[in-house]
Amino acid sequence: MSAGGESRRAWGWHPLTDSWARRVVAEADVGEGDVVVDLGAGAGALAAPLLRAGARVTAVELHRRRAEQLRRRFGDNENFRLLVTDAAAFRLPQRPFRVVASVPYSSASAIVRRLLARDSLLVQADIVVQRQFARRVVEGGLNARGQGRFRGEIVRPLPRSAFRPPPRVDSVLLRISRGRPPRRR
Ligand SMILES: C[S@@+](CC[C@H](N)C(=O)[O-])C[C@H]1O[C@@H](n2cnc3c(N)ncnc32)[C@H](O)[C@@H]1O
Repeated sequence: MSAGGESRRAWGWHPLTDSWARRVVAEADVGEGDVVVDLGAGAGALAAPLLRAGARVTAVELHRRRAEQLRRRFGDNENFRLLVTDAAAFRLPQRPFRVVASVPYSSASAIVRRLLARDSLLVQADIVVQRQFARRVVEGGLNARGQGRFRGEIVRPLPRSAFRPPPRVDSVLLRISRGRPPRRR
């Protein structure tokens, strides 16, 4: 992927509206000091309310111009960190972490695979994904990927108007949570 004049479609540019981003963060119930990764952070729709909630946020964004926007917007906040890299191949945090993200739909499967890796210390992921994908995850895909350590549930549907511009597919908030707390390495 080139990071210059790339098409909107290839990069999945459907940012959440601010009010829906706030709603997703409220639903995820993030606490002060939680380590939260925002995968495909865009212009920071979710990062902003996450920081307001007191989370320590790592934003992962591959698109150079959006990454630069994030750096300008949040670079002064000591709780903010930016990784300009592929969300499906980022280095997992070495401590228990959460994910709150509206991910690029084309990479959702690879991202979930990454989050459920054997060495992952993921505690809970609240991710906005395509409804069809979420169904597959909840109806069995997770057992194979998460080897029984994680369970999935669809928390709520999101209307297409939750995004600007609205996507052509239906979206939901998918929650993947761990049965027992992860053992630290
Ligand atoms: C659906 S938008 C969501 C943006 C933001 N989270 C929001 O809700 O407003 C997906 C974002 O993922 C970014 N993206 C696409 N492919 C990526 C990848 N492989 N790794 C990291 N970011 C990626 C896009 O540039 C875009 O900013």
